Amino acid sequence: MKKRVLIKIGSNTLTKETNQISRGKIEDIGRQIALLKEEYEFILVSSGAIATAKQFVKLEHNGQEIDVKQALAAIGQPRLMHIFQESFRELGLFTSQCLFSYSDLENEKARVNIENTINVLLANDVIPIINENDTVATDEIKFGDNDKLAALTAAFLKVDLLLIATNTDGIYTKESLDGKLPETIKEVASITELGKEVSSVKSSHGTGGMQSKIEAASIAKKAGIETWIVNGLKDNFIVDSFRDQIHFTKIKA
Ligand SMILES: Nc1ncnc2c1ncn2[C@@H]1O[C@H](COP(=O)(O)OP(=O)(O)O)[C@@H](O)[C@H]1O
Ligand SMILES: N[C@@H](CCC(=O)OP(=O)(O)O)C(=O)O
Repeated sequence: MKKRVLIKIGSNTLTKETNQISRGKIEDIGRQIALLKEEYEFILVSSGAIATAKQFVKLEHNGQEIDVKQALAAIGQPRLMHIFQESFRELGLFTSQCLFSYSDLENEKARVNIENTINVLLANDVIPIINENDTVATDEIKFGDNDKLAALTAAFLKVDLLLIATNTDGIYTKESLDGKLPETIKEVASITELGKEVSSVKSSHGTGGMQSKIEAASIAKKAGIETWIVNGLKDNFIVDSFRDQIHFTKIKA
């Protein structure tokens, strides 16, 4: 039986910290999935709808209004999916879009529908690409950069591993954070201890910072799932983390 892995990809990873969605990064992710697909079953939670829209349109706003972000997400999401679809197709991979919010997971009927849909997709080798449905929910664009959605979905779909791709080599020790040589915390068993290492800093496109990733890991841990926080900016980050060839943080189940 294949191991089920949920990968959360933030806007910073998808844009490689620029103002453009990086087709190269999407291809990098697709190439790795194609390489590993006989052994693993992948589910993606991808942000990046707002970042994609910003490439194409300028809406009247001061950059902070939630309704403008929702509109940007509505504009960017189909374009983002188009890029995934084109890049993955070339690698022989089929993609699909699943939009929901974590409050949908609290509704029994919606839960069953989400589970049924995703199970049929996976059984047919179609990769589910999940994002928050930002037209009807604003939870994640307000607070949590899809980290919570990814963790609750990971728990709900009983995945074997939650991999959160971000723009650092995992979680750094607080004392090394200001220096030139940040030091990755490699393995953690206690979430409480980890909370002390986090600063409130967030990156250019990010919304939740490292705190929301720790909260996500805590949700996963309660469900018996290990979380890895990996540098998605690096080429080959999925394969290299599986082979333990890069520094990243493992939060034990
Ligand atoms: N202890 C820490 N180790 C690493 N990064 C940290 C830490 N504390 C805060 N951060 C910040 O969290 C950021 C990652 O979160 P975020 O900006 O929301 O990215 P993403 O778009 O990947 O969700 C890092 O770029 C860093 O600035
Ligand atoms: N649903 C939104 C998520 C926005 C967001 O800030 O997420 P992230 O890039 O993970 O910090 C989008 O796709 O743009």
